[in-house]
Amino acid sequence: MIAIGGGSATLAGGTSLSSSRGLGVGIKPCSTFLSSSSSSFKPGFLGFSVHSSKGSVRINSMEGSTTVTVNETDFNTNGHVGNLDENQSLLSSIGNSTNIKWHECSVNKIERQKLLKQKGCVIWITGLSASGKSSVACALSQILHSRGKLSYVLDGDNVRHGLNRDLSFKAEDRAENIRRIGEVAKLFADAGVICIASLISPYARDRDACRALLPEGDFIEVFMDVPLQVCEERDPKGLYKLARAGKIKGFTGIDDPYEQPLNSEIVLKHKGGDCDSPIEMAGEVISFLEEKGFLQA
Ligand SMILES: Nc1ncnc2c1ncn2[C@@H]1O[C@H](COP(=O)(O)OS(=O)(=O)O)[C@@H](OP(=O)(O)O)[C@H]1O
Ligand SMILES: Nc1ncnc2c1ncn2[C@@H]1O[C@H](COP(=O)(O)OP(=O)(O)O)[C@@H](O)[C@H]1O
Repeated sequence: MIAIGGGSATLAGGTSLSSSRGLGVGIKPCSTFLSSSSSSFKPGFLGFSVHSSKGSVRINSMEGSTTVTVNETDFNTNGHVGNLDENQSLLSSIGNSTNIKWHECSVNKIERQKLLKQKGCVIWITGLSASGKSSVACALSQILHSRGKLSYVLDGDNVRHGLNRDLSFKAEDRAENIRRIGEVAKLFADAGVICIASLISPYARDRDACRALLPEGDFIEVFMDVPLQVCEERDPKGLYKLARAGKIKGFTGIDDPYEQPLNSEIVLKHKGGDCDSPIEMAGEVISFLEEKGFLQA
């Protein structure tokens, strides 16, 4: 709850938001951003919540909502609105979570990266079933480990054994599967870990939403560009055979879509005949990481 009186807003801790300092760089003081409906504001207490995303902050109150512009610099490393004094508390409403507050810790991503001598990022491997995602993910993790770099593989199949066991393969469940893995991957990257997410992730929109969770450049999409026919010939789990026989419905590539990425950072293309081994393919990803400086703090 905040107190609104005479055009000023006071947080529960008694901190005024009506000063010229406002909410942070580029954000108008409360008295200004509430002015669109200020004639209807009466002094007294008012339910109040703030929803923030890059580019805007939506202020919800019983009077309705108003939106103010936020600069990139207003967000801290976790993408939350920052620049508040220690004593100020900014409550947010995110989804169904109301009146929540982001807690900053003195040990941050930069400190963790220094400790690990690497930069946290997400390597997102997408492709059809049997295109070689897991093989490349494991090879990559092995090479990084041998070089003293900390990585962690989030494999779609594996995560569905636990966190995502409640999800099926219908479109909305795949979207939720990808969203959750994207959020977990983001936490790993924030921990300074090189997180390798390996899942079909058939829809471009879902992959792009995960990309948007991370700072520019920290989401590296790797497309396993392997023809369906090759994947089907491999068929290590016999799933394509079952799908062709109609015993599995909605199988990616057979009777469910796979939207090929158009702007992946890395494309690992099947060359036919003596194709590259997973280790060789992982080597391409390592070169990219070296070039972009991820293997040093
Ligand atoms: N209907 C259907 N379509 C595709 N794949 C299926 C399906 N049913 C089960 N499987 C098995 O589940 C693995 C894919 O899980 P993912 O979490 O990566 O899929 S998704 O990103 O949510 O689309 C996938 O593993 P990989 O072969 O490693 O890709 C399959 O073994
Ligand atoms: N580069 C490759 N060349 C030949 N076979 C491969 C290659 N990568 C993977 N395989 C084989 O293809 C099958 C599927 O690989 P996998 O990594 O499990 O794919 P996905 O995780 O995409 O389902 C496995 O039998 C694996 O040994």
